[in-house]
Amino acid sequence: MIHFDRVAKRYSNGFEALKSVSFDIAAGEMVFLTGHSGAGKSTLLKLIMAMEQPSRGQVLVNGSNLNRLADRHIPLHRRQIGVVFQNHQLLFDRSVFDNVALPLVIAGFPPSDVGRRVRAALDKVGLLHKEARNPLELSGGEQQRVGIARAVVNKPKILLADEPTGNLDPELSAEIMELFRQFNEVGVTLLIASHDIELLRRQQKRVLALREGELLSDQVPTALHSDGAKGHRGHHE
Ligand SMILES: Nc1ncnc2c1ncn2[C@@H]1O[C@H](COP(=O)(O)OP(=O)(O)OP(=O)(O)O)[C@@H](O)[C@H]1O
Repeated sequence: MIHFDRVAKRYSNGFEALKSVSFDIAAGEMVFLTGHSGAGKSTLLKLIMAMEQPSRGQVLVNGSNLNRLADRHIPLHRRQIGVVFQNHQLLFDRSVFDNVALPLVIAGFPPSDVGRRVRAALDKVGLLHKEARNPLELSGGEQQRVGIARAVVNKPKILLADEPTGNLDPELSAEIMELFRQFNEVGVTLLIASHDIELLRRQQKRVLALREGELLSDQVPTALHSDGAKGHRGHHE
């Protein structure tokens, strides 16, 4: 579903944020992306969303080579990807319902469909009863769940998350992870960037570890434990 073949990304200032990164994520996998601040996690996610172009190598998403993606096809490409941000980027001038509806309104869904899909998404994250509220009236964990409902409202095949639990305490972080697992169980492919090593260990899922733009390891956390967690132990943010 997501294929990176020797992908490098050099920004216009000459900085090489990714250096020959290769990996494959199959449809229906749930994978974590970790690494210290500046390791290239956000850059990698931006390449998948076609917000940045690789300077070398190829990125394929759901069979299409993003190097060959015409500009006019970018919106269609992005529609198959839901994105969850650390600071959730909700709009505080409108209700929870309207925040979640936004991607559907932009995509031109008929109003009857919008209502049905928004309520289905809010129901999945347990916030149906708060659809009329302003996001400002919700707790941090609830706001993040609204962000997740917005990311999944048009039923994307792929869900990307950039430090989705960065501002949450461990209990709320676990709840968010449980939600991600539920989406994964119904077939959504997930790639979640997080530098919270403890959280990743508990999930027991595949972890891609970046260091200074290179893919340092690709394994599940138990293996990280037993082989001395190459590049992870003693590695502080
Ligand atoms: N548009 C840009 N122009 C130049 N350099 C950039 C740009 N975006 C990111 N970088 C640099 O590329 C490196 C990787 O950044 P990136 O945001 O991908 O890292 P990250 O692993 O997501 O870190 P963090 O967890 O702090 O967000 C950093 O050194 C950053 O300063």
